[in-house]
Amino acid sequence: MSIRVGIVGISGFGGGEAMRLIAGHPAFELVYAAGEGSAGRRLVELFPGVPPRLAGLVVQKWDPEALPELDVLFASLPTGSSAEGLARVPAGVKIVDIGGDHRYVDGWAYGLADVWPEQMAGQTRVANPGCFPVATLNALAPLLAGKLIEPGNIIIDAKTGISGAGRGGADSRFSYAGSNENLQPYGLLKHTHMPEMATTIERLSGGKADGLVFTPHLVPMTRGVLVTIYARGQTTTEQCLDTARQFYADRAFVRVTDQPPQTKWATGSNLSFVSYAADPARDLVIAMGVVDNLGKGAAGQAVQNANLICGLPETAGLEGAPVWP
Ligand SMILES: NC(=O)C1=CN([C@@H]2O[C@H](COP(=O)(O)OP(=O)(O)OC[C@H]3O[C@@H](n4cnc5c(N)ncnc54)[C@H](OP(=O)(O)O)[C@@H]3O)[C@@H](O)[C@H]2O)C=CC1
Ligand SMILES: CC(=O)N[C@@H](CCC(=O)OP(=O)(O)O)C(=O)O
Repeated sequence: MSIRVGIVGISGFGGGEAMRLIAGHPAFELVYAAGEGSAGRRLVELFPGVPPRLAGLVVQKWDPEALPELDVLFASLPTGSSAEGLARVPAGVKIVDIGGDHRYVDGWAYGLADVWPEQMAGQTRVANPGCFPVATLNALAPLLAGKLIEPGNIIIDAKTGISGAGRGGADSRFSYAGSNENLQPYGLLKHTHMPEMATTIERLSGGKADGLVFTPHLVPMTRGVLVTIYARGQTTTEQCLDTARQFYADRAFVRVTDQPPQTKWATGSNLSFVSYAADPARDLVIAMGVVDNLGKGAAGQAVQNANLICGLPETAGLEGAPVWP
């Protein structure tokens, strides 16, 4: 069976990773690529290592009225740039939006695929979670659903590789000289990912996510997100690990580890690692989560969601092991 897919934003980091995954997918056939500045270029010019059967595909100027026959469209456009165009895509084309325009927007399912896979079946519009939210929420979901922690006053300390900022952008923070041998906090108090994290914490717990704190830091590495989360709860490390192992028992992509996870464990994969340390005497739970920001944080989860909405095994095209070292 061949499912015809397209990618708009293919020249970017998220779109390029989607291209890489689709190139190795057993059912998806890439028939359409689109963008803005890269329009007119062949894929081999953007990605010299692309498989020969895709090399000659020419990037089209993004125009939702000029789509070929498509089953699924992956959108990987700058947040703020996808809503208007995607609203004009014919209803018969399923969409997975990797950007941030449709998270918790009416008519769009929030694609936290490892937590609510059954809710993806039958959807035609899926909003992929952000990279920090998926690392965070996959770690917190078992504890919130199992009432092991309080939903209020959660503190998330996050680290991200530079590719999280995308390929574009002239900001010198993301240049080699600006990022190498350097650590930079940013987005304090008001990062755009806070609303989707708060909403999902409330969905999972049934309580209020008041007092949420989230501080990301840029780290001089290419890929990877690590979140270290502090919460209140009267539980033990073993209870947290057991609860998470049960919660994710049937899930293909979440690994519960008794060692603190490392970003390289996930590189190039759709895996999500979670671990915990808890001290009931201090009413303290530390939850940790790791993803590849371009894998589970973007294109990997987008392909997982596309598999789910197309009725394929959710692991199709995503079974490769991470890159190591
Ligand atoms: N990088 C990451 O780790 C993650 C990114 N995301 C989200 O995914 C989205 C894409 O991010 P990322 O790949 O990093 O960004 P990049 O800057 O690397 O790529 C942006 C892409 O958007 C295209 N584009 C920009 N403006 C237009 C336009 N007006 N019309 C058509 N295409 C356009 C560019 O095409 P062209 O070159 O042809 O102009 C390019 O392919 C963003 O919303 C981002 O927040 C989500 C999770 C993680
Ligand atoms: C390093 C860096 O800048 N990372 C981005 C995260 C990318 C992402 O997930 O963004 P969307 O919500 O727009 O999809 C950020 O902090 O905004």
